[in-house]
Amino acid sequence: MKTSIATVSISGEFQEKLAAIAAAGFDGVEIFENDFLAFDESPRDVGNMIRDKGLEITLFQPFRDFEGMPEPQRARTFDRAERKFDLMQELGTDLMLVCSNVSPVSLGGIDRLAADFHELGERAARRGLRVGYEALAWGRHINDHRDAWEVVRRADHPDIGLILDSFHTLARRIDVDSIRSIPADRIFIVQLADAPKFDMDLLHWSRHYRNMPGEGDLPVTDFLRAVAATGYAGVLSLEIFNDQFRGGSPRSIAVDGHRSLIYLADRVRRLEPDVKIDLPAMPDRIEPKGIEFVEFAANEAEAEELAAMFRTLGFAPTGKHVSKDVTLWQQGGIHLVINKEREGFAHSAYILHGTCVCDIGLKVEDAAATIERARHLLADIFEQPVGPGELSIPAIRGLGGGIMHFIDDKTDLARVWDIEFQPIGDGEGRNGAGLTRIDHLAQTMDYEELLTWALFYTSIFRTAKTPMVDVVDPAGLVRSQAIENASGSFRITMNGAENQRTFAGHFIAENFGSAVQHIAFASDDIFLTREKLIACGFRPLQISANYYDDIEARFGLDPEFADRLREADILYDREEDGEYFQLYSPIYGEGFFFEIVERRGNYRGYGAANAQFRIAAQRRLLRPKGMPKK
Ligand SMILES: O=C(O)c1ccc(O)c(O)c1
Ligand SMILES: [Mg+2]
Repeated sequence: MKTSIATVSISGEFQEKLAAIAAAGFDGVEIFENDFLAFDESPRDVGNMIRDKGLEITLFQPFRDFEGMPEPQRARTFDRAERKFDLMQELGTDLMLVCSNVSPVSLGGIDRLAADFHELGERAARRGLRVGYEALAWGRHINDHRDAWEVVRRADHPDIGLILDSFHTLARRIDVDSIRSIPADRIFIVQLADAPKFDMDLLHWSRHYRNMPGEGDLPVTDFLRAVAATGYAGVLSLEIFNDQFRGGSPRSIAVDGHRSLIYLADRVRRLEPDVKIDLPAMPDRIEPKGIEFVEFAANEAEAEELAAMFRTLGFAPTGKHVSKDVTLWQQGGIHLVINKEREGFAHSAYILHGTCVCDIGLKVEDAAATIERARHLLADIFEQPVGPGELSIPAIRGLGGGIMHFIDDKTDLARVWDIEFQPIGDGEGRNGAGLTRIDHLAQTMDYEELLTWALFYTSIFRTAKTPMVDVVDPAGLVRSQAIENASGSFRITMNGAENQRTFAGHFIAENFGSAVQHIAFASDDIFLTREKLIACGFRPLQISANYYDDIEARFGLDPEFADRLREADILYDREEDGEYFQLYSPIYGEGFFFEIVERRGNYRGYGAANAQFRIAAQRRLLRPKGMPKK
């Protein structure tokens, strides 16, 4: 599989873009003309520079407003094309993209358009060049790949072919099966892009909101299935116009792009087994069974505070690491770990961020397969020396440079707690307050990182993302999206902060990076759990009394039940077939906290409607310590 990306897709100076594209492992690059024009080197030097980076120029684009012009414009467009052919020969690329004409003076008529392309084909042939025709979704006469194909067919020239772009086809909801009957050798290149579902003007949507396949809501997989069914085995090229990417990190966006193509091609080959896609074999997406452990890095004093907090949550210390200054805390099926080592990864994380979650352990079917899949999807594999008595547990880098370890039941990894830890305490209080498991982890990040991490989770693991919801913080919006498996045994919520004055943004700023901001534990009886927690010294986050008047009215709650919630500081939500209860801890440090939830019936959400009121209560706690009021 040959991969490519258009230079418009990422930020940076021309050379930075090329370096990022090469580093991310693409085979080629589409030169978007303006990126070249703004760069002050000769086309020959630019071509050599690109090849020196190991990249080929897969396409030169776009050539606009060519076909169907009346005279005298028609003669001018051919002259213009000859000039661009000169440039292409200097650059060293043989393929030009002509996008469908949007000019108000252009004349329609499929045979007129075909005749213009035939003549352009003759001119291109003289130079050993080729031209591909792409229907822009907003083209004046041609805005559908089926019509563009008819023009190409009638042009009847070996050097005139079709260019397909998933955005233009899918944005207009054109039936992708119409692609299946196009001969593969007439498709000169395939451009891929996704986009979030918005109801907006096509041109605006395309120029500002495209994103990587798998990052949006369009059925790009169906599109590529249809393309693959033709036998097309040429270049798959990303062409992503996105305002956020234009200001993002070139490296990270380029890696996201390459990851998205690998993920997409892997899915297509599983869905269309007859199709041959030249991509190394890899395990299918990995089913995450649940969150096995969460590890905190802390120094001596802060570890004490953390331990005190764990006790108020009903946890008991149950194990001491055989060779490291690491303690295991348990309750129900939950494992929390405090790492006070003065060297190694946890210590570096502590130096950088202060007390933080430095490591997440996921339970999977097969840890080795998980690493293999992650490696193919360009994740950074994490390795550090294995200490005496320790297992070598497979791991990768996750959000904010944190570590994600994988445990399975297939190997000795299943016994990690017995092998690496000596029991301490008498196990008394292990079921302290009735917390059973980790319901979800909430990771806070910059808004710009949301797409990156959603793609990371959904491409490696068999998970899906929920629609993004807005959470209102007094200082700005925070976007929230969950990643979860079908059974609900694995759930991560991602909160993207638009600025540093929000509660979430403050957490990122003060901890120097994106990380887990809260852990939600499940209880089967939140009222009973609360009583037990209070006995352990837990002090719930106090929720505004006004909130309870509203939910009583909104859900038609029995006033006594509403009073019970109010007295308990328990938040409430309801969906068609389920209910949700939430109790919050005070905040720790710069905004870390714990949550206790109870799901009744088939409640699938996260209480998004309550988030605003929880945040307001938390800000009241942070403010005395200097959080800005606005
Ligand atoms: O927005 C545009 O003009 C434009 C140009 C070239 C393309 O390949 C495309 O898909 C869109
Ligand atoms: Mg395009």
